[in-house]
Amino acid sequence: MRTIDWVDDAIELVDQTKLPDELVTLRITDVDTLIGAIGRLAVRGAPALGVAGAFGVVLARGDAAQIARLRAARPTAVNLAWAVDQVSALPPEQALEAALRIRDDDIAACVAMGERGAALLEGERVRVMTVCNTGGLACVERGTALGVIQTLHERGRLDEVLALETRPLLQGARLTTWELARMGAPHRLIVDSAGPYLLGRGGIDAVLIGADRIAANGDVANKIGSYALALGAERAGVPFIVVAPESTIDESTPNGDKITIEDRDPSEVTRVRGVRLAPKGTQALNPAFDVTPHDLITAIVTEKRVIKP
Ligand SMILES: CSC[C@H]1O[C@H](OP(=O)(O)O)[C@H](O)[C@@H]1O
Repeated sequence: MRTIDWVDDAIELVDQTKLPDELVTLRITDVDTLIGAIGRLAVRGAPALGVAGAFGVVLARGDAAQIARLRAARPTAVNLAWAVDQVSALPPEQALEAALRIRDDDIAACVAMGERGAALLEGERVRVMTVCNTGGLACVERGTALGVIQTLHERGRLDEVLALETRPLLQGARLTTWELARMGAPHRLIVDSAGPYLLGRGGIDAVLIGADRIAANGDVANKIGSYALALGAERAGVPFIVVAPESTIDESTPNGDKITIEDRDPSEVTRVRGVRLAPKGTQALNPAFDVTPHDLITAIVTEKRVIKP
């Protein structure tokens, strides 16, 4: 299954807001509809945003204003801006070929990251913890951290996955569990705040996470909650491994302090799927990402290398 693709002169993508209850494919033929899909996380995940941005430039047909709006649709994942810049630098007639190459490169990168990440982990069978969703739904196929998990499972080396639910939009509870169930991988869902505690309790061999932007010094922006996991992993002596394609590394951003963190609608915190949890009028703060300093990261696995920050 491909999360996003180019079919008959249009973008087709899985509407992730409908999962896990419905598998719905959206067919998008204009940039504003694509921007809306990105904003409400119908399409999400750094690599998938890159592919969406690349195909979006094809739909823009050289319209600079549309391309600028597309590039700014979500600020933290570098892949969106990177892909838009790559494709929009070419004449419009070359855009589709370049966008298809970005799609194909992501597919190949996820296979390579899966193999490289699985090789890095020691032990016959491993129990891993992960946050948010980093599977094929965050890419085109297979995924980054969850791609490593899929490779481990395919090789009979996966003992269990402990998946954080990932408030407030529940990418873990809705999407990661759905992908793990589809591949038949053993897993249990946990609340976010249980992560650091369970790391300290023992029996977890590694934390595997994705990334939205990796600064030049190795600081990593990823889903909110990643930093807390890194602190817990450091305290517990558990390897903390980031899995991301080379396109997520942003050499132009010197360190994590310079990464723009997306602040999302406070109602995502006070409501779940539109059902109000907190008293009317409750204010909320909703940073969608945090930054893990490079000194808390054991390794960064890309399709080309393993980096020890
Ligand atoms: C394979 S990277 C996926 C990355 O993107 C997620 O954020 P969002 O769901 O808001 O797009 C999360 O940070 C994941 O690690």
